[in-house]
Amino acid sequence: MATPAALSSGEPNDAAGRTRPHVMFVPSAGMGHLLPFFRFIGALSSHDVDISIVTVLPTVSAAEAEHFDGLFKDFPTIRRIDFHLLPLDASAFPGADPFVLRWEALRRSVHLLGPLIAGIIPRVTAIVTDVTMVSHVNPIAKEIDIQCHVLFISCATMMSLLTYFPIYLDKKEAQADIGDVDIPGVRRIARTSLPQPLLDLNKLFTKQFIENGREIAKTDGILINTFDALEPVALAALRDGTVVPGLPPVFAVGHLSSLAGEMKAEAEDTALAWLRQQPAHSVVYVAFGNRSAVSHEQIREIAKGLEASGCRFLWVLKTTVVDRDDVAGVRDVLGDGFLERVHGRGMVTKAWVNQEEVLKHPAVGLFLSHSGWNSVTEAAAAGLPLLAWPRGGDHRVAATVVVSSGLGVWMEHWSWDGEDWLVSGEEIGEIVKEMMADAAVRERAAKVGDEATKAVAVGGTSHKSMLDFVAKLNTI
Ligand SMILES: O=c1ccn([C@@H]2O[C@H](COP(=O)(O)OP(=O)(O)O[C@H]3O[C@H](CO)[C@@H](O)[C@H](O)[C@H]3O)[C@@H](O)[C@H]2O)c(=O)[nH]1
Repeated sequence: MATPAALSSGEPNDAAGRTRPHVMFVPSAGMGHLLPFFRFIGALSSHDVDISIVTVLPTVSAAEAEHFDGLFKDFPTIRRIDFHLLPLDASAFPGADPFVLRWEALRRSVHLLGPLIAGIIPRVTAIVTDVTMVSHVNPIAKEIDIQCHVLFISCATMMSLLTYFPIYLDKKEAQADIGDVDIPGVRRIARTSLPQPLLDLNKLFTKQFIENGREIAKTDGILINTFDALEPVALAALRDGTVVPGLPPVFAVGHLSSLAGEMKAEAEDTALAWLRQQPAHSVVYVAFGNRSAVSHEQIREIAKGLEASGCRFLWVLKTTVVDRDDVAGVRDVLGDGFLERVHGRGMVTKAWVNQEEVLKHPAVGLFLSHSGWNSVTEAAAAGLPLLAWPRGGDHRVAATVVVSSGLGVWMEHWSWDGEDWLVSGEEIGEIVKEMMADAAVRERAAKVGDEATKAVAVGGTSHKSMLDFVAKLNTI
């Protein structure tokens, strides 16, 4: 645990003798969680605040932590501090998966976070934590009497589920199974659209989800990577107490744009150079995020569908060539001759591409996506139609937003049940072709794009939310 002396002074930190807010960020692991933190920290750094980032190692891997260092090295007011988890005797938890072990290690180590914060107080005036750690971090913040906010990396609709779920459980008969969840003022989330672990109340994930859901009400603010025009209903219901009475202020600050050099885009040049040669609105972009599993069989059906659609395509296959231990190359998975047959009109890559740039490129006409929330907000910002194919987690909840906002289409019967579900290439090809030719779909998505641009512009809803958040930070 490192506590830079420069942060321990407690002296007023501007010439007028006023104490500027000093925000400590506690992000969680995985690029899906880290990217919105990078982006929010980048956006906040243009305001008059000091920033520290506590990376909880090894919850955040050393490689991921290095990204923070690289990204923010030129920002004098941003520092990163490592917080190491206490070692855990894994043999005491036979059969526990890495998630359970990490969670247990965090639970046991979190009391060390107190002295770490105490070491840099009174400079730290607020904490912004990932939602997965809020039940640990908020009580510490309350103990030492500083603000604690949650930066939520999924959608407002998911936040309404998270905060309402404990109430849903209190209301339902003890023995009854988890059913559809009717979130007051927002929408009914079908049982099949809930994050699957929630169906088992004995799962650690579920216990944690409930604990965090309850704790959020006790925090000082909820920051969400969304904007008012994308989720007007959920945001209004969260704010006016319809979902859960007495929630703290909700700041919709999205969409959060990426920072320069955020990730090394290995295929950027090739992918963007290839896109530049394609006609406007002719390319389907296919990507399922960082870690969504798609079987080899399904990958071959997607290939058939793309081929049958007759459309051009850019397919990021890197992270979807799972089974984790399978080292088969793209060519082996796709089957003989596919790459040759689509040569010139299709590009398949395993490398990291700059997705935000790809989505904004005029050659791209459709995004076939697992509807991870970052992908949805990036498509919204680009005004690009999205064909949602949820794989798990919060994806189906995000898909409801894709539909309600007009951003795109969700083929609900393609739902993933974690087993041998297979959507035929024929069906994929048909819907892709249909959406690519549909001017109304394109127009609706473009409208969402216009709203996204307005939201973050000076005077827009997200811009105002950011200013409100900074004002809240100043109420020290
Ligand atoms: O080659 C690549 C691959 C990914 N990305 C970026 O990586 C992010 C991927 O995020 P997302 O679309 O949200 O997918 P996941 O990585 O699956 O995200 C996790 O985090 C999301 C936000 O909470 C959740 O919605 C998902 O369920 C969860 O799996 C996006 O910003 C992409 O632009 C790239 O830029 N290039």
